[in-house]
Amino acid sequence: EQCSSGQLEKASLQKLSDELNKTEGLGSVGGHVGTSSCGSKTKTYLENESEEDNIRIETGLEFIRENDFLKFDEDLYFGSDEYSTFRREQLSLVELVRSFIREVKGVRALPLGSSSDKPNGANDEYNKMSWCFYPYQLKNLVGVEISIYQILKDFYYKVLKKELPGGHLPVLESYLRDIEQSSLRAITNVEYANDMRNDSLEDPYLYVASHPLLMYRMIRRFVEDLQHILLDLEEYEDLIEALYYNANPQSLVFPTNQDLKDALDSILRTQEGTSLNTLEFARGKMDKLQTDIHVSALHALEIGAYYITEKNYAFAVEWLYYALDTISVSKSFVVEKYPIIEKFFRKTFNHAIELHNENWETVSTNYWNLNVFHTKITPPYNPRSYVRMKELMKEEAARSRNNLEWNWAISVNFMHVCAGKNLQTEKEKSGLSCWLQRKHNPYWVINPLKMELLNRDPPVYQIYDFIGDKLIAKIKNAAVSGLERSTVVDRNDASRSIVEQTRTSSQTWIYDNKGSGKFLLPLSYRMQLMSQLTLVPPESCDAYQVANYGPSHHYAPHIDSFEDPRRCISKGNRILTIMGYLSHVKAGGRTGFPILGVAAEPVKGSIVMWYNLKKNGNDRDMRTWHGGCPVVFGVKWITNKWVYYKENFRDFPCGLNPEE
Ligand SMILES: O=C(O)CCC(=O)C(=O)O
Ligand SMILES: [Fe+2]
Repeated sequence: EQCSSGQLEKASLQKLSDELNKTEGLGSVGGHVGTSSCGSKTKTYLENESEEDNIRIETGLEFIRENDFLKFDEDLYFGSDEYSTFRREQLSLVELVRSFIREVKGVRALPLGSSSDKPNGANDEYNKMSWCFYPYQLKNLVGVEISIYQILKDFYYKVLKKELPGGHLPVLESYLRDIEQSSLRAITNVEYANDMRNDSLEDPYLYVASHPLLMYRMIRRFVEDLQHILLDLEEYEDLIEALYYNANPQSLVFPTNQDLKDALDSILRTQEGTSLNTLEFARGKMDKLQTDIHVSALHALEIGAYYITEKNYAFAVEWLYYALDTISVSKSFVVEKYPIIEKFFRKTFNHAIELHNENWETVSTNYWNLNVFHTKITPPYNPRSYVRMKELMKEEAARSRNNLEWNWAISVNFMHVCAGKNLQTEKEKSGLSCWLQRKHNPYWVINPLKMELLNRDPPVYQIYDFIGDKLIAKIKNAAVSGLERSTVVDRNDASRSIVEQTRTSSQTWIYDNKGSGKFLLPLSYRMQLMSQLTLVPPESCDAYQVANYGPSHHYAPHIDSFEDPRRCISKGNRILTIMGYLSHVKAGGRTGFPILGVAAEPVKGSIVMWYNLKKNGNDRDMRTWHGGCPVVFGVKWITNKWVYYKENFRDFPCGLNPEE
């Protein structure tokens, strides 16, 4: 019923969007907003109007005018003399591409050691903090950029109307356009969607901070474009002061090159971890959700170069093909006038193919990479003829699901369940169902548990509507200021915890048995009643661990019970995991079980529950390998409650066979 009310909505949305297009700005704000609400999951999606619209992809060169295309240093890129070779060798591929982008945009190269390398006032504390790992901090930066945009746009018009001295400002113009076509477009769309709704409103700045392409585009503008503008406009002292102080009242330290690298890495990890199609991803498709945001050919060039340096050759070829294809079909004046641009794109693309072919054999047998195609590339490259090795190994990996020790197949299967594929056999799927559970206690008779069995042996349950919205809001409120990068147990020293790329969320702990966390006690009692295990006395449980993930953040497959018996001396090992989703996730962010071949969907308010030990209460159940899939778009919140053995050995269901 609710889902089919789209017609009317679409008409009024169309009107709104037409009005939107009329609003003042340098460019039009395209795209249409749609909302649909099905059951408890309300989604806002921003969709492109037509195929044609999809094809109108930016090259990133639209705003460069003939006389601004400065003396292009052709020799640096194509020359064969000693100087050119030397310069090329000094630069990494990404830097070379970046300096090319600067040249075609007509912006100056920054002096070495300038602000983009090390921000003023940077200290060790700052260096530990990285923008891409904290969506809730990053959203403040989105606000700063919007203020900067307003100040600079005002200035731009004053110069244009000759109220202020100054000539043509192409770099500033392209900077303003870039903001309009990405962050500003998204923010305006979300604000309109908010106006249309009466349920909980979406935070438009968080929307930008949790979209991998918007995040990358924004950080890139801070690190590159804005730096040039600040240099160019140095003599307008009032303007510079307004930009530093009025736009940035909290004195946030602007992103650095390291943040730009992190943003590129986020794109790579998101795509690799959930097997996103390159063309669709570049055009804003996030898992199943189509967004109105894409990247230009220049962006794709930089992204492709980054993938090369990360030895991810198959995706690199795809990104660079997309970049080349985009500028080739574009009717851009600059591209037509300066064949050298296409030459550079082609050269980078060919370079990726060469590296692919050189490394193909080694990588295709390296089960931990597998990011090459199934065969060497024979030019001319036809994108339809090649499959990524990782896709191809899917069947073999699925057949190896009985290998319970950490091995390559776990990571391949994890990627596939994270992409929403189910690997369970018909036999494994039989008997899986949903039901209302009223047993055990009168409490559940009036308030039954909405159960779903995701896997039979070992059992994995998802129970819906277990944590209410109000409580969720309270938990997040209590957690958000305490979030810190998550750690994992050091493999070389089990008593230590360390920051690792295998777990990129941030987290905090809330104790239900003391202080301000006591509001969680009723939830603990509810979990106790449901699981029929003891989990309120502190020695029976850990505190609630609350974790937050932004785009690309994940937790690689692991087992929740401890391997090292020393960790279990006082409380025993972790028998049970109760993991609650405290948010929906716009795209990605499932909880994947690679051995079981299934993933839970992040549904706000539901919990997922499974035993980590065998029935003998001693051995770890190695079939419970699981992990948090990379978030593609949005933020994901979870809470973990781990229940321990010693307080529960009497109640833990045992088997007849000691091996069981
Ligand atoms: O984020 C998830 O979906 C899984 C988290 C998890 O496994 C953990 O925190 O131990
Ligand atoms: Fe876990």
